[in-house]
Amino acid sequence: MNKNHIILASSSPRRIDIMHQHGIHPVIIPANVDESIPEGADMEDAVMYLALKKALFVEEKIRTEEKEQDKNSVIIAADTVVYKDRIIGKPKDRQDAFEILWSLKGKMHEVATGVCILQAGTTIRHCFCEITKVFFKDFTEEELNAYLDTPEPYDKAGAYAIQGAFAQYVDHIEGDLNNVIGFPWDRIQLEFDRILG
Ligand SMILES: Cc1cn([C@H]2C[C@H](O)[C@@H](COP(=O)(O)OP(=O)(O)OP(=O)(O)O)O2)c(=O)[nH]c1=O
Repeated sequence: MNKNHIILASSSPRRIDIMHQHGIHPVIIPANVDESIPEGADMEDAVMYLALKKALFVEEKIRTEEKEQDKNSVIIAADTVVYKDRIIGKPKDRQDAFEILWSLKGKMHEVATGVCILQAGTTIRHCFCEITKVFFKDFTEEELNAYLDTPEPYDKAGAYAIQGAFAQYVDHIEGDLNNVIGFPWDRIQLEFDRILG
């Protein structure tokens, strides 16, 4: 992976951390876009659409700012949702978080992350979606309420953090753990090398 001139179109501390863990220190430009999901979109289309939207927002930003060093940058953006009978994003409030987690307890759900990699100023644009299955243990209402008293669930898709205190209620997963945290690194590295050489 050519580590030069990478822009991460994200304000997610998890995505930034995963890049740092792999020795990459991208320029961070958050993409402030409307993250509502188009009517009728399925899970894969929804996350790839939002990842592309974030990447295009940042491409347009650097184009208008005309910073020479950013002109041919590679931009990476991602979007993560949970899926169980419907697409589930971040909780609106505590009640919503309660209802989401209560509906997932003791069962399997999917976590999908869409990633978009594009090279600014070129036609190179590539989007893909990675899916991980997550199996929750059972938990009581009391345990759930104690979790909802912490700040952890409120900025996460599905209202939980597998990398945080909620790990105790995860039985096992099938697939990539980093994908659940919002950035499927192994696949990103593979696609990055394939597209950009
Ligand atoms: C399911 C799950 C999600 N998440 C996080 C990953 C994502 O950051 C977040 C889903 O929201 P996203 O909209 O994908 O990302 P974001 O708003 O945090 O950041 P940005 O749009 O600027 O890139 O949920 C966890 O950290 N752990 C988990 O176990």
